[in-house]
Amino acid sequence: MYDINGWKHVFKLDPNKDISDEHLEQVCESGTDAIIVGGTDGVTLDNVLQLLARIRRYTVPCALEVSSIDSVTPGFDFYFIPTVLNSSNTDFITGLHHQAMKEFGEIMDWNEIFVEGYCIVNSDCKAAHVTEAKTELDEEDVIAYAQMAERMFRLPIFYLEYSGVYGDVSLVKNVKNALSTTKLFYGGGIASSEQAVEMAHAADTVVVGNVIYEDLKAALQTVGAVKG
Ligand SMILES: CC(C)=CCC/C(C)=C/CC/C(C)=C/CC/C(C)=C/CC/C(C)=C/CC/C(C)=C/CC/C(C)=C/COP(=O)(O)OP(=O)(O)O
Ligand SMILES: O=P(O)(O)OC[C@@H](O)CO
Ligand SMILES: [Mg+2]
Repeated sequence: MYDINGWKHVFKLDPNKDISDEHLEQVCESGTDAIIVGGTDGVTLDNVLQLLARIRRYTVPCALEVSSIDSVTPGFDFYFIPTVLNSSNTDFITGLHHQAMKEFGEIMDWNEIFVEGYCIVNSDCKAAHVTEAKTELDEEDVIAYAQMAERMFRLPIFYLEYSGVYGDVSLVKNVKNALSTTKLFYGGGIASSEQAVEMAHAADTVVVGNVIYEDLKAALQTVGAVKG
């Protein structure tokens, strides 16, 4: 599906993790709406290119979630650019983006680029450490970030990131209710069909990551549960 507004379920594949051809085929042919290629660390041009070439054997739409300037390459359907709204290091809000604009500005095709306003709420995840995210947030704080994403910055995506742990469903629902045009992506700790369905009722799009590498069968079952 090439309209990100219709995405209900996506898989996130980490170029820094190994996946066999057989497992990759099952992920790409699962019926998921798209694959996001991204990770916090160890993402290089080489491992991004290798994974892209392997995903391109299949017709599933594929987005690169840019986490370092050096690993950007042509060939993806979409480019997702994270800006971490609750980072305390300006590099991850606008700094690296400013550098990238100087390097790529001339060749950027804005039809395929989507900026994601991230709010990272799991203090223990890599992305929180790397971006020095301020994770001591209550519901009012998270909703304020969501409204900043939608109303101040008019971002297409607000990404509530619990990477590695399953989140607070009631909080996700309340964030969703505070948004009208910006799409809510939820990611973190989905490891079963039940969790995928529960979060899919709360958010616009659920992102399923680590369980692909830990329990592929469970990961694949989340697709039918959400979209079936
Ligand atoms: C050549 C060509 C076609 C060019 C296209 C033009 C283009 C799109 C250029 C890029 C322009 C641009 C503005 C780039 C942005 C530059 C940049 C580096 C921005 C900073 C990104 C950022 C904030 C990174 C911080 C980390 C982060 C939020 C990563 C997102 C992924 C994430 C949270 C993964 C979850 O963690 P994970 O790694 O899975 O953790 P585990 O391993 O523990 O599971
Ligand atoms: O890896 P998990 O915990 O499924 O999280 C998915 C995604 O939000 C990570 O950026
Ligand atoms: Mg991961």
